[in-house]
Amino acid sequence: MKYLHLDPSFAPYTTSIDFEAFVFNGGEPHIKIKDQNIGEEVTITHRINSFNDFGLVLVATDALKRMDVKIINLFIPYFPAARQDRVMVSGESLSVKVYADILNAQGYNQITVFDPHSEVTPAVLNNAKVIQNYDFVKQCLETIKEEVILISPDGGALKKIYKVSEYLGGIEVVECSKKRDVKTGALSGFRVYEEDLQGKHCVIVDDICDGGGTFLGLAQALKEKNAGKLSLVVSHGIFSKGLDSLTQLFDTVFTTNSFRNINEEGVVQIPVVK
Ligand SMILES: O=P(O)(O)OC[C@H]1O[C@H](OP(=O)(O)OP(=O)(O)O)[C@H](O)[C@@H]1O
Repeated sequence: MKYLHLDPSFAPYTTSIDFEAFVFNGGEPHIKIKDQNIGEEVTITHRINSFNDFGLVLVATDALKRMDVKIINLFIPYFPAARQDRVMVSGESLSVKVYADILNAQGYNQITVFDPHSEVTPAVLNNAKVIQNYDFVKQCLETIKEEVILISPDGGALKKIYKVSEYLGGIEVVECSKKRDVKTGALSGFRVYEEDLQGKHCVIVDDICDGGGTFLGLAQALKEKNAGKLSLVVSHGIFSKGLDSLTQLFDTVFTTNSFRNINEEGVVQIPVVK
């Protein structure tokens, strides 16, 4: 099987089929696959940071079909809009299903995603294969090399944290919660459901760090409960407000390369595929 790595700085599997990709002046992504005789099965990989990245996946899929590729797999570790998995207020879209419906229409043999926000993504996506965050968290803890407790930041994370703990041999879990105003997105009311953390090294585990407000707010609440060192383990590092505030508060910030490459002090980036 051959691979078509659409992001030149993200090549998780061997070398890529040769291609040229660009955006026309009208804003439309375009691809020209240069290699011929690419066989019957191809896996496309890409990091979806924008609708144009998504568009490039679609035009690449069409190009492969026109080259008689019979089996096409897709590896998009960050599933776009996986967070928009429910309609919070009237007038919003159920965006995760919008993306899934378009991909389902392509007839992929398999679509592999990494640690999607909730079980809604694999539920709406045909032929979905989910890579859980278990091994990623394990690698982070192997780097920390200290006794730690796992911190579940909110309701969404709580559904997964006990499975992570079980995979790691039953590491203690502390549950936390936050309030997010569904109209404005503002965060408040961070709560830690443990009275005294006894100076233990607290490792927050979550799927996405976007602006980081969840983790900055929670770090404060954990310190008030006598937390020791703090580390942050997030599968998808968007870090839309930069990393300075996070790296000041956290001993180490761990993430994968599912969304973008990061080269900053205090951040350890572990490849999403070894
Ligand atoms: O870096 P931030 O800007 O704070 O965003 C990251 C947070 O947002 C998402 O959860 P969300 O708030 O949507 O809640 P949920 O997990 O309960 O769905 C995600 O799971 C993180 O917890």
